[in-house]
Amino acid sequence: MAFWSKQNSGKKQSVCDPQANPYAVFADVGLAIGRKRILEGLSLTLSEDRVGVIGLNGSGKSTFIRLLNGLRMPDSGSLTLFGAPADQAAPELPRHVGFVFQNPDHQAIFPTVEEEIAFGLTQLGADKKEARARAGEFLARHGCQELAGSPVAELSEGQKQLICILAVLVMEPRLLVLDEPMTSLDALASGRIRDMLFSLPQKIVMVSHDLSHFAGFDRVIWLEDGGVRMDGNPHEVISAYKRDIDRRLGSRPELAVL
Ligand SMILES: Nc1ncnc2c1ncn2[C@@H]1O[C@H](COP(=O)(O)OP(=O)(O)OP(=O)(O)O)[C@@H](O)[C@H]1O
Repeated sequence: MAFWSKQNSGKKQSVCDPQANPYAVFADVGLAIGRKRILEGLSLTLSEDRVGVIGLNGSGKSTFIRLLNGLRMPDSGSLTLFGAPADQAAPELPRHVGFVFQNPDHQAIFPTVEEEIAFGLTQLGADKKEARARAGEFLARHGCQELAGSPVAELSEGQKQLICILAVLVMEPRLLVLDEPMTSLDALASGRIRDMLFSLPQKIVMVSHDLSHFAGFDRVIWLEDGGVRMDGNPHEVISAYKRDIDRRLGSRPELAVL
């Protein structure tokens, strides 16, 4: 769950235009953590409704998507989010960008489901009573009313992930960014979440190692060593990615049996 001060959503003139499309423009963006270069030379314009991000472990996917909600800032090049430079947009981004972490335990912080959902509404200015009531209605609208009073810690992984997504959606962000949201879910739970995501009006940028999750996506970006290896039509990018993995396994026969 993202935090920001109410003052940030208050009187100051907004710099972000939530309807801006493209919603993100990367121009030769680079980023180092400590002395290590993680991303280099990223030039991308994001405007599509459904954008997938793929790549091997450590290729920079999570770091890349953290640039979209201000959790990370570039240290070279320029990044424009919702029409504003990323550093200026940052205080407003929690309002426009919902971020769903791979591990729900890194996100959910309130004892009950209803409180978890209500928190976002209080951040948008609702008082606690109103927020609880609206959270209950929101859960009912998504068929989760029976979970309202449940302790988050006692939910299944699939239920936790669903609640984390709903906790972000209740704030009606323009863009939903998801970092491997279905990793620990069984096929049924992950299929349900995928279907739910697909029906949303939000723009979506999603990282996944399960390439079947990108069915129906508009665009897939393949990152390698912190740069773009390929970008475009999902079928073409995913096919090339699979061929690359086959080639790597072929050249390392001992891995082919894993
Ligand atoms: N906080 C950090 N401190 C130092 N290095 C980091 C940090 N976060 C990420 N890195 C490094 O940046 C590189 C890219 O990491 P990142 O998590 O973005 O990759 P990824 O593609 O999301 O990987 P995975 O598929 O394993 O989740 C890795 O080499 C990683 O070790």
